[in-house]
Amino acid sequence: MKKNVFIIGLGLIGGSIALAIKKEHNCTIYGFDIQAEQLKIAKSLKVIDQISDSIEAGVKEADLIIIATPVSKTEQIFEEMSQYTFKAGAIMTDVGSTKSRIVEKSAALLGSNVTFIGGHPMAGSHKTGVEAAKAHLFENAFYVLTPTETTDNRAMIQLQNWLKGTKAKFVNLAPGEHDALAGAISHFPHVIATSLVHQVRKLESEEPLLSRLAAGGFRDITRIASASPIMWRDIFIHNKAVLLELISNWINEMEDVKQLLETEDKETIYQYFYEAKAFRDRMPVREKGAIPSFYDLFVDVPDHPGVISDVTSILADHEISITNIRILETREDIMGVLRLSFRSEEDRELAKDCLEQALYETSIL
Ligand SMILES: NC(=O)C1=CN([C@@H]2O[C@H](COP(=O)(O)OP(=O)(O)OC[C@H]3O[C@@H](n4cnc5c(N)ncnc54)[C@H](O)[C@@H]3O)[C@@H](O)[C@H]2O)C=CC1
Ligand SMILES: O=C(O)C(=O)Cc1ccc(O)cc1
Repeated sequence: MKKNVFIIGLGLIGGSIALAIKKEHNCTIYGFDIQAEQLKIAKSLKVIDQISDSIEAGVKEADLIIIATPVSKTEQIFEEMSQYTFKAGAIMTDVGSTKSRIVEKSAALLGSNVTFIGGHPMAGSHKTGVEAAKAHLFENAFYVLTPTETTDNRAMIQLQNWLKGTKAKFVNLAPGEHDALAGAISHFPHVIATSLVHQVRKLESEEPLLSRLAAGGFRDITRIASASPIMWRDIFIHNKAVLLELISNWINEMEDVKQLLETEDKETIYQYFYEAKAFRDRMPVREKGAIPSFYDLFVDVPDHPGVISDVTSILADHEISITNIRILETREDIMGVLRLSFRSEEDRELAKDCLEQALYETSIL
């Protein structure tokens, strides 16, 4: 019999999971969102098959329930659900960026005949809403699951089978372990990106040119600060203990950097930058982390009219799609660099081959 999936919260992540499930399973996907508009768009884009009028109505016949709302809302939804009846054998998961409080609050479901397994697909974007949803968003990314000692192994297998269309790599972690890791590599960098934006915002009142000059590196390092403030407010509060410790460590680190600068000790300063570069250069680039590594290809191009359309038409001739294109430097009489981003490693390799055949010099950093 055709199975039913119920997704609560049809934004970027709920929508992307729905599309990934559709690719692999012949099921009916129901959706619920507090924003009626998001639901209408989700239905018209065929991300979901049916709209549910309420959470209570949606969970009744669902074999799989996915909560894809901001994390504070997920906690409230558990409370609400403790009154509802579920289909026997139903599995429930969430996609929240934090896990300890969510897994703790899922205890509200004890006594209902539903198995909850916490989840976090560790990839995404600064975009929000179902319009930005993509079936391949989690391809090659880590997908953390947080089973407890009492989690039925069969439910774990079933859940991974439901989610196989994400093409993500599943990893099991304890909720606290997840929050410590995600805090360091995702949540804290988000706080830093946001604080850098605030620093420039404050300086801009005296230097109106500042934000126009803050292109390139500043824009790259602060891209994530354009993400949903609702979602990040919730993550910030949920991972309070981990973030407080990381902030203290960072303050100490900045004190050390300040000292380093005051001494003007060239060798130690060199080592500071060198060791960071060496560590970062060794980090895996082929895997999608919480901060995505795009499949970028750098192409040296002479700075003359028509060169961009030449590169893009070579790719079009070979039916290779690019997800982004950016000119990194162009000054008169020097070579410029085009940064092309692709959806997959395979597309990037194909692009590299055909551009090199057309005598362009390319590199992958
Ligand atoms: N954006 C990202 O890159 C990633 C986000 N996550 C997590 O995924 C979850 C969803 O985030 P996004 O999809 O990015 O946000 P989004 O803003 O695109 O979508 C969230 C949706 O939840 C709906 N919603 C809010 N409260 C609701 C409620 N009580 N009942 C039903 N629907 C409700 C909103 O109307 C919205 O459509 C968050 O918990 C976030 O921490 C996880 C991985 C990556
Ligand atoms: O946009 C980016 O680079 C992100 O880092 C997206 C993201 C946001 C929250 C997560 O829990 C996981 C990934």
